[in-house]
Amino acid sequence: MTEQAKTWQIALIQTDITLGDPSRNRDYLKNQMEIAASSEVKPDVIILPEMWNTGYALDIIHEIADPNGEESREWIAEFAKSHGIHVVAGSIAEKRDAGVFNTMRIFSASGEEAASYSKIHLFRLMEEEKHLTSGDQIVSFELDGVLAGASICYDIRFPELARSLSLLGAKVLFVSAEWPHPRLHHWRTLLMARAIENQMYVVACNRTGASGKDSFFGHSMIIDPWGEIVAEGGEDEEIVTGSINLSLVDQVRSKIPVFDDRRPHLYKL
Ligand SMILES: NC(=O)CCC(=O)C(=O)O
Repeated sequence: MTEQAKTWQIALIQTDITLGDPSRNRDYLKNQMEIAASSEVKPDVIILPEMWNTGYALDIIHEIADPNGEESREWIAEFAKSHGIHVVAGSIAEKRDAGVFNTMRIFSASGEEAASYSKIHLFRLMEEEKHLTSGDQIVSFELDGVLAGASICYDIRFPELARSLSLLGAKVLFVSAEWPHPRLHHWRTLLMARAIENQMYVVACNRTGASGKDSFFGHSMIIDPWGEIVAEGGEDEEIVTGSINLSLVDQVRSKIPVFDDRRPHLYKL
């Protein structure tokens, strides 16, 4: 299939997360992914929320984070391969020698790990910077020959990241999040802005439920490169689905040639 004709059916697993209980979260999520995989219209891509293994159990994060992400990598790669589905595996708390990272891993439908991205902007309002180590790389990856970019939650407040990824050629921005009330307006507006300004699809999966003082509103979204909402979840747990047509990216980019009209020598970044 040429890229021009390519469409992806997407399933966003918008779930609650149990604080500090990786094995319960794994089992629950596995079950949700099985349900998504067996739906009438089989997804090409499944995406999960942020820090789904532990939630923001930051006080004990060094004890419960997945060492090198190994346990999670093993079962997700196996899931991707056995179902023939790409998995943008949200993010997990992952323990390495340098500290605990908030890391997204991406698996192709053959079960290969396509890329991994560790959150580069740590969110002070939830004290990430006190407990986590930030990543130091922007990450793009290819699925079915389509270039996509990785981002995690607070990252969407930094237009430089999505712009850098779109300049690399990314046509889809995947976002995994634990984004709480009362900032629903910011979430929706920022996601829409990233889609419109970069003329790319934005596929964003947020969790539901409550944890400590935070309550998470879901509203996972798929937004097309023209800024139209393809799908949006409510506030409760659900599997949000929608289809994206990658040829729309080129159509929008040729209708309003933003990338040709940029004046980078005038910008101070
Ligand atoms: N987990 C996060 O990065 C939350 C970001 C957030 O809530 C925001 O307002 O930004």
